[in-house]
Amino acid sequence: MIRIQGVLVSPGEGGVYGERTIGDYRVWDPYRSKCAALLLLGGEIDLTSSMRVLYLGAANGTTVSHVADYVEVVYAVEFAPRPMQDLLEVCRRRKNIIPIMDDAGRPDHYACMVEEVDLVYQDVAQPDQAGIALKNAIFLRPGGTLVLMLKTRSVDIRQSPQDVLDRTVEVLEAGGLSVREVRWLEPYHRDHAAIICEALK
Ligand SMILES: C[S@@+](CC[C@H](N)C(=O)[O-])C[C@H]1O[C@@H](n2cnc3c(N)ncnc32)[C@H](O)[C@@H]1O
Repeated sequence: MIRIQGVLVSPGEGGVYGERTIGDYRVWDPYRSKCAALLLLGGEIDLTSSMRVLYLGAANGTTVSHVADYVEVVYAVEFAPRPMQDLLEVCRRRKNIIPIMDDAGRPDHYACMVEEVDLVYQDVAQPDQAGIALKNAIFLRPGGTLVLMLKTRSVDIRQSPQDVLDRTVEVLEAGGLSVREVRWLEPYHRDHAAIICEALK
């Protein structure tokens, strides 16, 4: 990943959310993007030019746009109409983003549109985040990576964030994923953790 003057950037043209630019690079804001936070905190995920990514919870395309600056193609799933309108604007300038308006909990709806991918990235703030991730793991190539951005408060506000994280890791492993790394995203995102998993080879 590229850093300039100590900040994370992506090599794309055209601002998307009022971000700063340095030359031809867009500054990738860790307070706006959990993916940037994970990378700045030392999380080990690849984003390279030959990669295909399935992105669940695309919202208005803030993080999707940066990911698309690095990879070959991003299948971007979002079910809410308003952010999807903004995402479509982002897609006009970035032809390697395929927008899919659907429920990430129903991968059977978009299976016909999505190829095998190297990375599933999920940021959906739903009670059943682990279940949604496992359903979408069917798109992963053998040995591919799944990153679940866990919003613990969306799962259960009464349990401690650590208990929610531990339980989520258990569910993912019982579902056949191997959890490689877990990282809290403070100070950028409170009570959020990134869970990085690998599919079986
Ligand atoms: C926290 S926001 C995502 C922010 C975005 N990942 C970014 O960094 O730019 C969560 C998004 O997930 C979407 N979402 C939640 N549940 C979903 C589901 N089941 N299927 C598709 N999108 C979903 C919401 O509409 C919202 O736009």
